[in-house]
Amino acid sequence: MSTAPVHRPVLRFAPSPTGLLHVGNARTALYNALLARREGGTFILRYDDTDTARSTRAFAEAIAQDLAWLGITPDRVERQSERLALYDAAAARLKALGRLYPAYETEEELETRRLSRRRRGLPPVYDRAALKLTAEDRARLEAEGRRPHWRFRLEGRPVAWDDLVRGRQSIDTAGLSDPVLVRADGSYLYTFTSVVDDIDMGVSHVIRGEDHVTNTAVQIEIIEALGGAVPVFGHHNLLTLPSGEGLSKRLGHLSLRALREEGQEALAVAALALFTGTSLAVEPAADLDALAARIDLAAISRAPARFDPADLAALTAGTLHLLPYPAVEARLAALGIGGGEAFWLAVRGNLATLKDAALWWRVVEGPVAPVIAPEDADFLAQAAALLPPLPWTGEVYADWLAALKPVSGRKGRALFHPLRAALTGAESGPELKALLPLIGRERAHARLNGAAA
Ligand SMILES: Nc1ncnc2c1ncn2[C@@H]1O[C@H](COP(=O)(O)OP(=O)(O)OP(=O)(O)O)[C@@H](O)[C@H]1O
Repeated sequence: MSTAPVHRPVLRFAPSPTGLLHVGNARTALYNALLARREGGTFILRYDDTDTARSTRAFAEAIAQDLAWLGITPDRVERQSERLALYDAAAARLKALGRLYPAYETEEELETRRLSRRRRGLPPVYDRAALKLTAEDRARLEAEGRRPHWRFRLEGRPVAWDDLVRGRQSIDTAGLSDPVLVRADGSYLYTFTSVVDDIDMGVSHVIRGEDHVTNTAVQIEIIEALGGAVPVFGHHNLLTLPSGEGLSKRLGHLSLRALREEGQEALAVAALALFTGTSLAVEPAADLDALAARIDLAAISRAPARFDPADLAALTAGTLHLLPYPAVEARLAALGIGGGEAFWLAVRGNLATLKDAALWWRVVEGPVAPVIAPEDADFLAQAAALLPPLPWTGEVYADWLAALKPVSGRKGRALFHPLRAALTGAESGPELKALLPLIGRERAHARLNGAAA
């Protein structure tokens, strides 16, 4: 990270548990988790679950599972719903400083005022009428049964920061409404809780979507009012559907869950989520460290980027072709596929999804119905007779061909294709050199002689 030296950066991902994570959320999670990993820092998963009406435990669990699928294991997990005392204390501090003030307008009153300001050519920002209320005014309103919500009094000044993605940013908070930090029912808004937590948890870098840029100016003012250290910010572009439409957790767009169920590889989804909309090539990688090594926040473009699931198929295949056996061992076992490393190395280059390995495992294990053209039957019987004797060690396939070529007089396709069709029952597939030892002498012998085995 191109910032002032921070020895052990602290980063976080703060989703609301209100739906399944989509690839845009994954982009944010991955940038934070992988930068923490690369820089020897800490990665916090913090559920933004103060909105109790929409947040659920089940979605929180699904988020943890989907992150785990991507290979992300947080160093620390926190729930904002369990940290209310901290927010109460911070709100009390802001009130004591005169930076948090009660306001009593209803949503309808605010809307009427916004409309009237617009008609007069004024920006539709909050007019701070509540700041002029006297103690008697407030007592009268409360006697009417009104409960205040609480607004943060912005200083109304240019707030600038060096954004890791967007460069120098400056937003004049004079053009913004004083944000509501506490609702009338006493619940807190994300703008506030995330700042209080970032200070408390020592978050050093906040990487998030550019939907938060304006928020950042407001949040810097709040952090400064609370006497906290302002973290380094980076706002990446947002991912959209191929149509250009924005993604929503609540609407279930491009969820990690659905991509996983389709058989896409997590590392392929991660590569696409990280590098779509950057000047870097979207390439498959064999592990998260390889992806982390390539991250460059300055290479992220400013415009929203379309995430095209059609690109995933090639990336998933490309990823499988790179994966070493230990990375898939448990998944192959769960699919009932044996054959060990030799099998994996033989077939990985022919897979579109991992499940396809089962097809090749069936070819190895049998029974396979050999495909034999009548004109090849004698040649194949000859090939069966020339199969090297057991034990099969060393270059079985090369030895076999060396014996078969001169006696059959065949070469090229006329030699290889009938062998493949008889041994595998298929027109194409992994190299016979690698498959033959896995098929074994007994099955190979039977298949070359036309028997299903
Ligand atoms: N389309 C997107 N592309 C990239 N990042 C995104 C996208 N949408 C949200 N994010 C980022 O994901 C993180 C978590 O955000 P949040 O939980 O609010 O998700 P959301 O998808 O915006 O939510 P919802 O659809 O529930 O309003 C934020 O840092 C946000 O910037």
